[in-house]
Amino acid sequence: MAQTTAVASLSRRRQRFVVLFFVCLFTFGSYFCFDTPGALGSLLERGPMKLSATEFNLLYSVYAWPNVVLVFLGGFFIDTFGSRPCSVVLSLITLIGQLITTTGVFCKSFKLLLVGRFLFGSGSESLNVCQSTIVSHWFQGSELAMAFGFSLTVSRLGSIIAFNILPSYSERFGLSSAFLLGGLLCSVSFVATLCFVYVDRKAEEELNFTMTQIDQGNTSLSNVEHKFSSKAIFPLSFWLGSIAGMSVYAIFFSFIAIGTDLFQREFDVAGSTAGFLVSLIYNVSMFLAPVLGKLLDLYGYRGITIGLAVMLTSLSLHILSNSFHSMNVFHSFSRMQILYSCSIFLGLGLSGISSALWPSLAICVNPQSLATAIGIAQALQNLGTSLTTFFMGIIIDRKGYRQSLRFLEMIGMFSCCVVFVWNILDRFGEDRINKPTEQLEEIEELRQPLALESEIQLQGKLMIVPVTPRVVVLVRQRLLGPRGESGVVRRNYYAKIGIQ
Ligand SMILES: N[C@@H](Cc1c[nH]cn1)C(=O)NCC(=O)O
Repeated sequence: MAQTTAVASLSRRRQRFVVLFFVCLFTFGSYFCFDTPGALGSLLERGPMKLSATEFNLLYSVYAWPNVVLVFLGGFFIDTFGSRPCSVVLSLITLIGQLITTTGVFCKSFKLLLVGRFLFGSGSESLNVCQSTIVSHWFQGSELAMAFGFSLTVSRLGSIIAFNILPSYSERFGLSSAFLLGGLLCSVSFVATLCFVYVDRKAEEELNFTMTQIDQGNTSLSNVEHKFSSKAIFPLSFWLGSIAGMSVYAIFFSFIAIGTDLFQREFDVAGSTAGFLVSLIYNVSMFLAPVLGKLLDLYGYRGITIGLAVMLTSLSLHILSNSFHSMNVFHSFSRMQILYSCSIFLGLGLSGISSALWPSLAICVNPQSLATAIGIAQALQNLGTSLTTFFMGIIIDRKGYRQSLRFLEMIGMFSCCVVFVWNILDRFGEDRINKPTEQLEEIEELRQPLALESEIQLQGKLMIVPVTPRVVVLVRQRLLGPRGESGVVRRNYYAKIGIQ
């Protein structure tokens, strides 16, 4: 019996990483497609489509607009119906949206292009929420930030491939083939969602069997489903984090959208080098995200990391906006040195933000309404991105690139203030965002004396090992040593058996 349980716990760990593999692929295709216009930049503006800066930026705005509402609904649906059916439906919407976008390019119809981007964005952003929710549920209490880091790495790979191969690919095979390639990668992501559904269902079936044996039927999954949608009150800390995310991501996505063109026009950089400079931001972030994630799990300092990242981002924009043709403020450096340094700084900034923000938000809220919370954060992020890209297009057409960078700098300063207030309020309030994951678990356990007692009464000397929020395995403590893995997951278990 002892051996069987040890083997079961090992296979759960393996299962977690198999799930992570497929879940990472969810957004591989959509990140490629999201960045396709940015990677093609001048080819869309000067090629057969002949888009103005306003029209070009509109491709990003229409991606983000519907999500101000839809992504919030998406989060709610995921909490209510579960991530399995939602991931499949959302992945399919993303794929169809990309195929319509491709048709728009093929027929040179800007309207169809917009309709496609709209539909693509509607699926893709909620798919992001679904991905974050699944990662949080499977990894909360153990390697959360690291798991987030891996999912970002694979997503970033999609963007990097877009920036590095699309300009030459589309010159060779045409613009519509470039968009069609995106459709192909979205199909890979769709297959990954089907594989996830299979693995997750299998895990749940195995668990049901284990739980029925141990709990003798006191573990109805429908209990948990019901509670998922019933707690949706979020603390101030969550809102501040979401506002910080909204403003700072708006800077990145707007800059990345115009980056290739900006470097070509204002810094006289060749097309392929310009694409490489922009993708450097993603490259840095791709390699750093899992490492930073591991460090954040171990040492905490998430809020401080976000603060430093926002400052670095604002500084890079300031340097860039003061390094245009005529400017000689940083004359001791060559133009290329400045551009490479700024791209690397922006990459470091993006790494800090994406690795620390999502786990911080997950820590701030009740796991039972996690998808709704991530949905709200993503909705705000889309609001920020849609407004910023829209105004950037207008500013570029009327006043030029330098003013548009100054506009982003102002948003950077606003973000610094929000992150500062967030850190201060958290420090004197719940004091969670800068704590290592292990200490968070201890705090959780201290807050649950009643539940702990109930556990002892119910289970004798049992501990709980996380698998998914709805999938919790009970393992005899003596097999795994004296430390429980997670207070948060413990709480999920109590929710499951009806103890609050
Ligand atoms: N909502 C996404 C935005 C996105 C970027 N590329 C494709 N979608 C998001 O929040 N991403 C998080 C990140 O750090 O990129």
